Amino acid sequence: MSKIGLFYGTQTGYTQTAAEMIQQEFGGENVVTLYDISKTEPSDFNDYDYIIIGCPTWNVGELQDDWGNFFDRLDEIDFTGKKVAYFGEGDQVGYAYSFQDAMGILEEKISELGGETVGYWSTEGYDFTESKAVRDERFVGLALDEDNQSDLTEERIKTWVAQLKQEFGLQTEATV
Ligand SMILES: Cc1cc2nc3c(=O)[nH]c(=O)nc-3n(C[C@H](O)[C@H](O)[C@H](O)COP(=O)(O)O)c2cc1C
Repeated sequence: MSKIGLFYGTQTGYTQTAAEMIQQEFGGENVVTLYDISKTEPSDFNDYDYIIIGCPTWNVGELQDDWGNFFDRLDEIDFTGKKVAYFGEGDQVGYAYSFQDAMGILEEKISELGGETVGYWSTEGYDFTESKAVRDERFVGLALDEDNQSDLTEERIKTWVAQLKQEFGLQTEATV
């Protein structure tokens, strides 16, 4: 059983590609198991104390469809004692007033259900106007933008995963 469960939804594939890169960076499937949220049951979350949530923003400030369908079922999950990190795909130029909103919507909900947020990320290097994913001038998780900054994705993932290894407290384990 891997230590970390990564739950993602995607419409056009970018979030899945990022999920696979994050899995690789952690050391592969022995460390991180990937779950497509369209094929996931709430009970799948019970196996993990370390969780990563991946969701792109769609339709101007909305969750990706499969996350939208799953949203009410989050209430069935007890996130108490779980550390939860978030990443999103978005378009800061085309949707500057709702950049990465989905990440913020999910973080707010899961925090209410007891999850402890880790993996905050600086807004430096982005150019947008409004985002529900910003709290205290930081993103609640890793903001990726394939539409405008795809050249930065690999480096951002490497930096964020190194940060998460520390914040999850897994950096000393041989498997990581
Ligand atoms: C109709 C439409 C609406 C979108 N709305 C937003 C938005 O409100 N905020 C945002 O940051 N990105 C928005 N995006 C950009 C997507 O999030 C981006 O293309 C992302 O890479 C898609 O990820 P996926 O391939 O995993 O589905 C939108 C894209 C489209 C086509």
